[in-house]
Amino acid sequence: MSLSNATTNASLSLQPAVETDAIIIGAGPAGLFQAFQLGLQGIQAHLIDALPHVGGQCSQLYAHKPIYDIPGIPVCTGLELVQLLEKQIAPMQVTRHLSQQVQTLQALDDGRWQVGTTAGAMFHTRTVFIAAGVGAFVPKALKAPGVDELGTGQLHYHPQQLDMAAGRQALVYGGDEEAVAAAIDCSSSAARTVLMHRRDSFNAEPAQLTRLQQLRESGAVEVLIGQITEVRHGDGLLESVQWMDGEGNEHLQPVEQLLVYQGISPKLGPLTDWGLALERKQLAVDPATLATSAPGIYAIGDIVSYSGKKRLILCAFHEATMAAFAAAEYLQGSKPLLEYTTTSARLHAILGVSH
Ligand SMILES: Cc1cc2nc3c(=O)[nH]c(=O)nc-3n(C[C@H](O)[C@H](O)[C@H](O)COP(=O)(O)OP(=O)(O)OC[C@H]3O[C@@H](n4cnc5c(N)ncnc54)[C@H](O)[C@@H]3O)c2cc1C
Repeated sequence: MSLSNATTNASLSLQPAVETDAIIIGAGPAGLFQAFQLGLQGIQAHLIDALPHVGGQCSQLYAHKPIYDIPGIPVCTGLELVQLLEKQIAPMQVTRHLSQQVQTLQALDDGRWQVGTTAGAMFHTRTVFIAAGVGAFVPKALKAPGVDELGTGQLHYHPQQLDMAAGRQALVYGGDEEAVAAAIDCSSSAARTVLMHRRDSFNAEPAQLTRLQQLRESGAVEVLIGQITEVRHGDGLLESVQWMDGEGNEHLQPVEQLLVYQGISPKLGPLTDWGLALERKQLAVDPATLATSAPGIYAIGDIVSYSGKKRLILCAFHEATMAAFAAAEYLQGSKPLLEYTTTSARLHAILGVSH
């Protein structure tokens, strides 16, 4: 599913509720390590993220930049840290639900929680772990008259697959690496590929820019410098876009598939409407348990506030550990034992370690 579906109303395609003990909202470093710590407690979790991939800020904002303050790892990039976390949680069999934003969180009569996503997925869970960071990473919407009236399947935000462009008139709107890559990809299958950007300057790797230049010269990609001012359709079917060039002149461009790459940025979204106690738009938690103001709901990572909180990955790892112990006690009704991964046969069985 592409990010374009992330804005779909949850009520459109409701599926039967998934019954589970734990839901983790957010698959950044905090959410990933939460899955690991819950796994050690014998609690299987479902992991939900608005992005089509895991890693949160590490993969979205600084994938190739170095981090120097993860204990035991002198240096690694954001992406490398995410890959290591993925490897670590592999034995936990976490079910992922990506490209969908958690929209609703409601109490059920039996003490459980109902979690609903923008993709129509519904969960009934005994505990919820909010690891929402600085908010859900969602694409910046195209703001132009006519956009809201378009039927589905014609406007796509940061799509991962470009099959919809095959044999069609495709317009890629944006100037970053993803937009350039999409235009290059579309040129081999679309009936016509247009790349539109505000300036004649694109932000991509040199090899990609060279390829784009070749495709421009051969006519396989037509580059237009300007901005979309209106989306035109007939009965919801995309027909063309009206666009304005640098001199303020308006033009019409026939389009069947519109691929928008205006960037992805974090938005707190519905989280602040869930009735949980907040402190300056952060979730207030007890630092000993990471419990929020609602029973069975814990919060960790950048989204939380408590005295002395530091927005660092290693602090999020500690919080995930504390929350997992607290949740195990909440679910089992007794304090879990503290066991070492070095020596515990029970933990070795969970981790798939053979003796
Ligand atoms: C440039 C930069 C460099 C940094 N360098 C360091 C460093 O060197 N060391 C360090 O310790 N920290 C560093 N940080 C901070 C670190 O990245 C954060 O502390 C960390 O990412 C927080 O992890 P998190 O999992 O809490 O949140 P995030 O990484 O923000 O992940 C939250 C995830 O939740 C998802 N989400 C939110 N709401 C919803 C919803 N309603 N439904 C579905 N999904 C949702 C988001 O899409 C996101 O993927 C850096 C940050 C930046 C920006």
